[in-house]
Amino acid sequence: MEKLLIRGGRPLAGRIAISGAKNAALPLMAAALLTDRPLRLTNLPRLADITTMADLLNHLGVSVMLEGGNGGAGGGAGQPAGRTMVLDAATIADTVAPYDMVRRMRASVLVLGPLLARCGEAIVSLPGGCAIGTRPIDLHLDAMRAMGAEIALETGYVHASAPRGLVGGRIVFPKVSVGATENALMAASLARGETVIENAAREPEIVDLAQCLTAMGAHIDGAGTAAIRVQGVAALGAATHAVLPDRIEAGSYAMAAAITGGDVDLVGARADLMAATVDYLRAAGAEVVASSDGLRVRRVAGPIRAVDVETAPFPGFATDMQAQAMALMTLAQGTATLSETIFENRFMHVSELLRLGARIHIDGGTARVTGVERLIGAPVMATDLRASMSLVLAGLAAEGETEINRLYHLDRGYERLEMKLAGAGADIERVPA
Ligand SMILES: CC(=O)N[C@H]1[C@@H](OP(=O)(O)OP(=O)(O)OC[C@H]2O[C@@H](n3ccc(=O)[nH]c3=O)[C@H](O)[C@@H]2O)O[C@H](CO)[C@@H](O)[C@@H]1O
Ligand SMILES: C=C(OP(=O)(O)O)C(=O)O
Repeated sequence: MEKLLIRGGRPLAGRIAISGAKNAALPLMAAALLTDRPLRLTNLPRLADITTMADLLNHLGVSVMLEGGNGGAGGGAGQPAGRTMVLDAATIADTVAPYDMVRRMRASVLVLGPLLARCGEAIVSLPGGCAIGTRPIDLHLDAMRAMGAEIALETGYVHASAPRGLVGGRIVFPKVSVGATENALMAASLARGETVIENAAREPEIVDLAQCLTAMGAHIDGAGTAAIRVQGVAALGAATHAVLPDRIEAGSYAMAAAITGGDVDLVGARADLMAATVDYLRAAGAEVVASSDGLRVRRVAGPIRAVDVETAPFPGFATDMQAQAMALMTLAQGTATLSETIFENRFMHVSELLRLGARIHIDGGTARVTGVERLIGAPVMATDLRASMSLVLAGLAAEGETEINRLYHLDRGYERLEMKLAGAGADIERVPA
C-alpha cells in the first residue's frame, strides 16, 4: 500500500504533458475483438485500467504486445510519451468475461458488443455497483436486443447470443449512455444491414472510436451527433489509430493551476474537447489561452470566483470534472452550487474535503460550497477516481501536509500523477503507507 504526501501552498508553474484518454483507450482496445487482423493503438496512457483491459482481452485469446517492450519510464513530465500496443484477435479462444476480471473495471462490459458481433455469443459478468452509483447495463442489453440478440441473465452473468449473426436495427436510447453507445456502435459495425442509434452519446471518445472503426473499414455516419447511422460490413481489417488526449486529465491539471494561483502549459491538451471546463475556469477567474502545443492556464492575480454548474452529457459540463470543480470552489469568494445529474452518489469527496476545512452542504444531488479563506492539510481517504483527484487539488492548495490514502483509484486514471505535478513545482511524494 502506498500514500501520497502533499505539502501545499506552492503555485504550480511549468509544463505538464497530457496523456492519451483512458475513456477513449478502453473502448478502442475492445474494438480489437471485431477483427482477425491487428489493431495498432498509439498514444495509450500507462494506467492500471489499460492493464486490466489488456488482461481481459488476453484471457479472450487476443495477443497483446507493447511495441518497444514495456516502454520504460519514458517521457519526462513535460513530454508526452504514450505507448503503442498491437492487439491481434486472429482467433477468439473464449467468449466469457469472468466476474473476477469484470469487477475490477466496469469498462470490461465493452467486450459484450464486439464478442457478440464477431462470435455470435458472449457471456459477460454483470459489473455490479460501484462507489459513484448503481450503474446498470440495461441500455447495453436493449441495444443488443435491438440488433436481434437473445439475452438471458443467469448467476450474475449476461448470456447473449445471436447464432445467425446480428442484424441492423433501430436503437433509441431513453437516456444518454457513453458505454451503451460504444457497445452499440461496435456491434453494429459487423451487423447485417443498417443500424440507427438515436439519442446517442456525443462525447469525443465516441468520435474517436468511430474514427478508428472507420479506419478498420466500418461505415459510420453522424458520430458526435445524437443520431448515428452504421451500415454493417462483413469483416473489419487492420488499422493504426492514435488515442485522443485525455480531456479529463487536462481539465484536472487546469484546475490545479487555477486553485494554486499558478501558470501551467498543458502540452497536448485540446480546448475543443473541453469547452465547458474552459468556460468554467474562465468564469472562476483563470485565464485559459491556446498555446503553440496545447493550452496555457493561469491565475496569477485575483480571487477564485464562485461559479454554479450542473453536470450533463457532452457538450455539457462533465460529471468526471465535478469533484475537481468542487475542490476549486472550496476556496472561492462566495457560494457556488454544484448539481450532479448523471450519477446518484458522486459526492463521496465531500466528507473528505470537509476534513481539510471546506464548507459544503449537500441537499440531494446538489452541493452548496461556500468558499473559505484557507484549507488546512489532513489525512484523507480517496474513494473513487475523480474524488481522489479533488483531494489532490485541495491538498496542493492547503496549508501544511495532506496525506492521501488508497491510491489505486488514482492509478486507474492518472498516469504518473506525482511526477507530472512535481515537474510543475508541487511538493508531492508517493511513500509506503
Ligand atoms: C470508461 C468510461 O468511458 N467511463 C465514462 C462513461 O461511463 P459509462 O459509460 O459507464 O457511463 P454512462 O454514460 O453509461 O452513464 C450515464 C448514466 O446512464 C445510466 N445508465 C447507463 C447505462 C445503462 O445501461 N443504464 C443506465 O441507466 C448510468 O447509471 C448513468 O446514470 O461515461 C460516464 C459519463 O460521462 C463517465 O463518468 C465515465 O468516466
Ligand atoms: C467514472 C470513471 O471511470 P469508469 O467509468 O471507468 O469507472 C471516470 O473516468 O471518472
